[in-house]
Amino acid sequence: RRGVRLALGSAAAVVGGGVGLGCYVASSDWLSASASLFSLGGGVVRAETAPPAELARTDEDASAVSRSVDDDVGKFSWRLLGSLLLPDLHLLLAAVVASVAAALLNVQIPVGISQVVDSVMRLQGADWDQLKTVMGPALRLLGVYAAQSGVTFAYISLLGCVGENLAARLRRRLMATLLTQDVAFFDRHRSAELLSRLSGDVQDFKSAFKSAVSQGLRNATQTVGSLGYLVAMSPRLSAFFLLYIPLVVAVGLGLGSMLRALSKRAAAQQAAANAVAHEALTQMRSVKAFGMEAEELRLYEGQVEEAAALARRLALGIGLFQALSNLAVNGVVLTVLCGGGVCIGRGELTAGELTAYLVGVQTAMRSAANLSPLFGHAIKGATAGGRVFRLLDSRPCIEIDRGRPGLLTELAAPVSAGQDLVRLENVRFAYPGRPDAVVLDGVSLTVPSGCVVAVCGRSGAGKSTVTQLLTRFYDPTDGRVLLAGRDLRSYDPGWVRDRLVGLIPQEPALFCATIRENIRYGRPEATDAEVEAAARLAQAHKFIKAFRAATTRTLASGAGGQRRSETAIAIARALLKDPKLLILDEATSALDSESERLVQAALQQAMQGRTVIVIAHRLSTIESADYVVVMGNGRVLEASALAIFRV
Ligand SMILES: Nc1ncnc2c1ncn2[C@@H]1O[C@H](COP(=O)(O)OP(=O)(O)OP(=O)(O)O)[C@@H](O)[C@H]1O
Repeated sequence: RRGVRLALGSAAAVVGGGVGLGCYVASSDWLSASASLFSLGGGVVRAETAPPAELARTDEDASAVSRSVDDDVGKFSWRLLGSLLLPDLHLLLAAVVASVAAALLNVQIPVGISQVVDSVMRLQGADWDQLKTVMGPALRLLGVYAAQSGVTFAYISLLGCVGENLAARLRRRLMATLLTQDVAFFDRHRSAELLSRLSGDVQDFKSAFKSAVSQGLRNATQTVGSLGYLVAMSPRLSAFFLLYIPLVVAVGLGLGSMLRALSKRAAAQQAAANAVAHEALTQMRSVKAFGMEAEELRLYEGQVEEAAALARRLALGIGLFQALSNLAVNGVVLTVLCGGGVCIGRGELTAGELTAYLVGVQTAMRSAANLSPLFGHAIKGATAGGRVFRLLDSRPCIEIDRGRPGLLTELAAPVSAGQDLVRLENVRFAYPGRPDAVVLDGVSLTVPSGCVVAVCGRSGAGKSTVTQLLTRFYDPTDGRVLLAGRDLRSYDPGWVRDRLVGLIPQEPALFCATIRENIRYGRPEATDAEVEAAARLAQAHKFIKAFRAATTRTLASGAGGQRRSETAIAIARALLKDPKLLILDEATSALDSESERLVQAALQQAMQGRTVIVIAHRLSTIESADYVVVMGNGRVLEASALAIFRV
């Protein structure tokens, strides 16, 4: 009978494990299921997943955060996840098989333990013949342990590789998507936010994926498998034990929901304290000017004390929860021991089977407990993944699609000196991020080929905006920008930026690379001779010689020298492209007068024989222009040949 019972127990463990596994896998909606579970539970997870600044302080905030979490979870796509996992499908399948095997082997351990204990109990002495009867079951159990260790190693390492590949693939795809977005996209999304998508969110998504596959599969299989084993071994004892569980769960749920509410209040209070500190630290000059240091400290102390009081209550609650959990677990063990003792007395169980039963109870409880944080991880991972997937869905309005048929990659017609290279016709424009603020209100101007056009006007007049339309960072809301008589939209934006326009901005952006590499940026195929020629034209060749292998951090000593060098490199970089249209956006405005004199000389040389738009703020720049355009309030106030302007 004992052998039959053990075989039954072992089979029930496997079947139960299969059922647990099936339920886990079949609940493909587990993400939204867990979302609803947690929204019922009081939203502590929502607070955890929201960035600290968004911690809910009011019910309205809480529902806004919760809406955004639901939106993000909604963006999660199994199809996209599948496509990311496809190259590692074989590794993933092997990891899943190993993980399930580890769980099934684990639920067989009580069977082995019962055999070892029973054979030990039957020992009559310590001679070799007697010990040999224990060796068989012990070696079998050792085999199970060894096999379980082997598959555990396999699934953890395989899944680690799959997870890392998944994260790397997701990061690559996200970065590729970000780099193809138009400039308006970066007006809407701050760089800190995008970096957090690339790093933190991908990390959270990877961790959730790994725990859902490894911990989820394994613990679901183990929980139901162990319960199957327990019921098969002793239905009566199991009924006793299973009746006890709802009571424990009810108490746990009640206490858990109280703790979640308390945790939410403590987090909100801590956020309020942080807000007070943030305000004081960022407005430090005002705090000091009005002598409010003591008052700010009093305010902060009040908020911190309230947060600490809530945190202390939370700590007490968590302690109580932990103590009650221990009591409940020990209560189960004691119940099983007492009930099991009765069963042994009646001859329904052996001592070995009772020991194994206790191991099975602990496995079932531990596995069930391990399943519960998975829902939190799943929500966090799905929210993070949803945020990343939402970005992956972004499509730029101005798309660089090199080689797309129909787009011009040369001037539509040859333009000889003095003819219009660029013309703005009644252009109206508002930035997509602020559609109500009209920045250009019917601007018309002409840039003849081979001429230098200076654009001047007050700050905010829209001068830089004109250059942003010429580089096709944005398209006009109304009106047209014409290049060689054809709408700029009929040209390939990649060609416009690579070959047509060379932009020298006010704040040159240098990358952490050598000076050569910085000049070559935008035309990586340029030869050393071409780089040096461009550098010489921009009068930056002196720096090149001195810092042939240096990084940008060691350009020159002194702020003035550094700025001068950076501007010279930006000029060389723009010239290397040999652009048809050179745009100088207040390129010298941040320089001191000595540096400006040096750079201006370089610019004069660079501008020779080119079509140039120069946004000017100094008379010296305007003097060398052929035409001057004066802008104000998004309009062209005056446009004239310099000769007329001078009169
Ligand atoms: N990315 C943007 N999103 C929204 N508004 C913007 C953006 N860039 C500029 N603006 C606004 O557009 C208006 C015109 O800015 P623009 O930079 O073209 O002026 P500007 O004449 O070049 O001024 P400055 O000489 O100070 O650079 C300003 O009110 C500015 O605040």
